[in-house]
Amino acid sequence: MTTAELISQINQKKSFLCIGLDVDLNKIPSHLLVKEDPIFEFNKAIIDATHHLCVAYKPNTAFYEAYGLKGWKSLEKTINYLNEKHPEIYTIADAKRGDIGNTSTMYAKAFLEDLAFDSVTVAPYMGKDSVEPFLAFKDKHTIMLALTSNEGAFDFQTQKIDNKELYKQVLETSKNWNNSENLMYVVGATKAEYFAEIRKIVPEAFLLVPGIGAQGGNLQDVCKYGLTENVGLLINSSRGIIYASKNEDFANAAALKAEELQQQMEEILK
Ligand SMILES: O=c1ccn([C@@H]2O[C@H](COP(=O)(O)O)[C@@H](O)[C@H]2O)c(=O)[nH]1
Repeated sequence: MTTAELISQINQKKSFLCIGLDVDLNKIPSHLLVKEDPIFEFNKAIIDATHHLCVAYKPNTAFYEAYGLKGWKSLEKTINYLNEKHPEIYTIADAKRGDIGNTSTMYAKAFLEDLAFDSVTVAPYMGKDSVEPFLAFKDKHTIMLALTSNEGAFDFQTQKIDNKELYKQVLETSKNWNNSENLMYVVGATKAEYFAEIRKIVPEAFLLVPGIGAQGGNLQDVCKYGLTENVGLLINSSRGIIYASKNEDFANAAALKAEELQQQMEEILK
């Protein structure tokens, strides 16, 4: 999907919500556990109930890889369902990959070609030649970790090298890479006070913002400096939406939580 198509969907739905599909079999309603593929059944019900309220879904691949081949199959069924039933919806494989060039190409093929996600998350630690293979894919995005939502972000990302914070160097340097127009960045909602600085470096780029809800981030605080003319934000919530209820009404409960956020976004966009 192109960035223009994503922006058009955001404007139509008055939403920049991304729902995280982080499925944990210990947390889903028990009546689903007797099904052949409980993870897919859970995702399908969530997608059917929420697709009109969000513009993107983000399965974190760890939650599928943890269940081995069966989990990978559930991930494949989920992305196929999204691509067939809701091709307008943006999809993110939250896999946080990156390796030497030829290996990165294989990771990119796995997520962007074989599974046909619109984007994949990558770690910047191995540098330009580990990220450019992802950027080479036309009409696909590479979402690079910049300033993450966790406490450990302060271990390295905010540390200064040559008098400049590492996350700023990541943002600045990557702007000069080949096909950098295909880059987006991860910035945690728990780091709202950094958005003004970040927007000085990447004024237009889309930011994927996890950390709303379960991690305590606040939508209004993020939007204050994060929002651009083209919105420029994808706000993710996973547990706060998909585990709103453990009962048979779980999909409706998730839709209510998603609607709460969509309504706040509609208000912000006015
Ligand atoms: O900095 C980061 C990068 C990625 N994540 C991922 O986003 C979701 C957040 O889930 P919640 O349940 O809404 O807290 C999850 O998949 C993380 O691995 C992040 O939280 N922070």
